[in-house]
Amino acid sequence: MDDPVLLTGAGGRVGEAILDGLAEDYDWRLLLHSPPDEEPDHEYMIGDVTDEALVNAAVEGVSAIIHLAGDPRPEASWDSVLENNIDGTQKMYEAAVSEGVEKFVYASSNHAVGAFETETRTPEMYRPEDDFLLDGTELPRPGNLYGVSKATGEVLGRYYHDTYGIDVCNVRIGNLTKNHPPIDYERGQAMWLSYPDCAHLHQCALEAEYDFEIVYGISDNDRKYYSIQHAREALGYDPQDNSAHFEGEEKVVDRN
Ligand SMILES: NC(=O)C1=CN([C@@H]2O[C@H](COP(=O)(O)OP(=O)(O)OC[C@H]3O[C@@H](n4cnc5c(N)ncnc54)[C@H](O)[C@@H]3O)[C@@H](O)[C@H]2O)C=CC1
Ligand SMILES: O=C1O[C@H](COP(=O)(O)O)[C@@H](O)[C@H](O)[C@H]1O
Repeated sequence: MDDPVLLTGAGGRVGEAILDGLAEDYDWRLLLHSPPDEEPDHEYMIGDVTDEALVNAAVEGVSAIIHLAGDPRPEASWDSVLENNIDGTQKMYEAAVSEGVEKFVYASSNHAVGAFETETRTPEMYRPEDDFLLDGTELPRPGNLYGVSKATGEVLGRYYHDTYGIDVCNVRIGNLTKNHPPIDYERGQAMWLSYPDCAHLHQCALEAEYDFEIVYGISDNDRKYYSIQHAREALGYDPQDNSAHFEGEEKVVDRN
């Protein structure tokens, strides 16, 4: 990819994971919400994704966008997700198609399907021996308004793909935690996404050829209720981490 790749929400945790792994692989343009403490190693702009003029300038000349910016809190208010997540994502898509950007990778979430975790299914579905598996073909089933906003972002992608042809990959990210899986949290261990696997998955989403996809973004955990088969087939995702290989913070099993 010769032209710059725009990374919105670049100052956050997912942005950190992507830049940790892929800093040298792309000509990055970062969109930050507020001035950084340290000067970034990449070109950057500062502003809000709901600011049309800023967003139009940010997409100029880019070949792809990884759109992370938004309110990531499951307990976020409707006002916040309406503005930051829904309006912000629509403005990004509008700018992207006006500029002729080829690819849009969208940070969706496990919370878009959180209500599948019913009382009768949990906690068994978080365990390796349980065979309940979502594969990305199911309809969204959010368990909170944040999840509603993430599902809406996926639908915006469907509309902009069908109407304007932009390639869209929605990544339903699980629980991104640095260095080791969440501790004493079965659900988090089932949907753990390690930093290296997060970077690799986003590289796959930038490089693969597709039209419109919904994939789950988790590591290759023994515990899982999200299938990563489609991410493997559609994107070539080949995760290297597994929450079962850790005891607390310590890695006790080497994959190879
Ligand atoms: N961290 C995780 O485990 C997961 C994250 N996600 C999604 O990934 C994306 C990134 O999440 P994190 O990095 O964890 O969150 P974060 O809060 O660490 O980073 C988000 C960044 O977006 C910026 N931002 C928020 N509203 C903005 C706006 N209106 N305009 C410009 N920038 C804005 C924030 O200032 C922050 O730097 C979010 O969209 C979130 O919904 C989805 C599933 C799991
Ligand atoms: O979408 C998100 O999901 C992760 C994992 O959810 P949680 O309910 O297990 O915390 C969350 O940590 C992250 O903030 C959120 O954006």
